[in-house]
Amino acid sequence: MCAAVFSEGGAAGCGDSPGGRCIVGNDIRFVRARVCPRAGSWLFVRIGSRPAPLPRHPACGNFRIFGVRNESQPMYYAEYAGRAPQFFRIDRPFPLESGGELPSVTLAYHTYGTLNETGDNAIWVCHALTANSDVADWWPGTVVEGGLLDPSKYFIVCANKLGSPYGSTSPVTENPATGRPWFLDFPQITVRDMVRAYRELRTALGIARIRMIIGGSTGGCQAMEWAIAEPELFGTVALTVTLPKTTPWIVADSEAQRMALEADPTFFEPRIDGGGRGLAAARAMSMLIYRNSVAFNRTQHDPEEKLEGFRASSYQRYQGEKLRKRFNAHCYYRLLQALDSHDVGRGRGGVAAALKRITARSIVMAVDTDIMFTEPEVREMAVLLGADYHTIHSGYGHDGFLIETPEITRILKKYL
Ligand SMILES: CC(=O)SCCNC(=O)CCNC(=O)[C@H](O)C(C)(C)COP(=O)(O)OP(=O)(O)OC[C@H]1O[C@@H](n2cnc3c(N)ncnc32)[C@H](O)[C@@H]1OP(=O)(O)O
Ligand SMILES: N[C@@H](CCO)C(=O)O
Repeated sequence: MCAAVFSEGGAAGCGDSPGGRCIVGNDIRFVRARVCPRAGSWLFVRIGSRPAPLPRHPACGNFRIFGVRNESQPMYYAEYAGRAPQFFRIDRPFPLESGGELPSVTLAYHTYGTLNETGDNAIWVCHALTANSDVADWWPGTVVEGGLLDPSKYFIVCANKLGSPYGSTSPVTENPATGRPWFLDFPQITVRDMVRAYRELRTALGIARIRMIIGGSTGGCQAMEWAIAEPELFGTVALTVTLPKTTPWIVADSEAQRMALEADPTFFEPRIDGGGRGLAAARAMSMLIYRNSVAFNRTQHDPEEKLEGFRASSYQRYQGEKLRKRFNAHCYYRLLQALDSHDVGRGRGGVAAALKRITARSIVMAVDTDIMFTEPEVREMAVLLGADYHTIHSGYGHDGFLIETPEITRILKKYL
């Protein structure tokens, strides 16, 4: 019987018993899966005691598993997804900027459309803090014919970042030295580490030139790092609500969230749901910086007089639970650290010198109500880059970069 094991996004077949095969780390193992009647598309999965392999179920590929438990614990969840990711493996030690190394690296990634013969019609999307590689899933309306990410014209790629629980190597994937998930033993990673892994995937996919790289928030940190590391690779760099160096304000927010994670005693336990309550609290805290007072006051107003049971309270708890159910506290911790250490100028003579290395045309967008990466700060970066600058008007604050899709599409399509 397996202990808690994490699937690197493998395919579990079968809506129900008798189950199917699942890729767990690099192994194919037998799993039983069933749809939870209370959770709609959520699948609850457990490692079975029956021997693998079983014939592949025709439904394989439709289910992406990102957590399983042994039978002595409540079963963990897996996520239904429209399309399973593909996997790219770097099968040798992968040195990290922090000084450690990973024995190997797997990247989960999605592609849409077809790479042309000259290998130069690619658009690469770098996702933000808690999203995944399935752009069509988290950025609805973009991956459509005639849309921003038109698969009939472009080869669109998005890779799940290192450290994230959506299939790439992370605290919830297997540490080959122990045969168990890394959890808190997972080494510290940086945005540069993420980008170095992407570079290898890009080469493996045969992409000669990236027509446009798009990144918002922490996705923008990755896009910027990559454009500095390989300036000749990109035609256009599109950066939304992001900065070349994480500000003390954002580090302070991350630290408060890490304190919430650490305040949950289960965070220090090597279990896939360790720190779940802390994660929910951290997300509620982060919602304050992802939105702003105007957004909360507009959407969570209580018209009636009351002493308790406020809408804003249930909203915060709901958002916390929503992330707890789909993410992992140990991954979240490491990803916050990666955001904090983001500084394109590190070892390059400072931010201005580093940004000067970008030769691609750059487009910078700020959201006017963003209190995380504020408009004046983003505008200052645009000046350093000599970028075309646009302000997105949105009542949603920082999260506006995920919500104001028609406006962002209108702006970026002009550059494609
Ligand atoms: C499987 C996956 O989820 S993949 C990853 C998806 N997420 C990502 O990619 C990360 C990036 N995306 C995000 O951060 C967000 O989805 C955003 C910013 C795009 C949109 O945020 P949302 O939370 O959907 O928007 P909003 O703030 O309006 O909240 C709406 C939700 O809160 C609920 N809600 C609103 N007010 C309240 C309240 N007072 N009490 C309780 N719940 C409330 C709504 O019912 C709705 O629930 P739902 O998400 O189950 O439909
Ligand atoms: N809502 C975004 C915020 C980070 O940019 C996310 O969860 O990824």
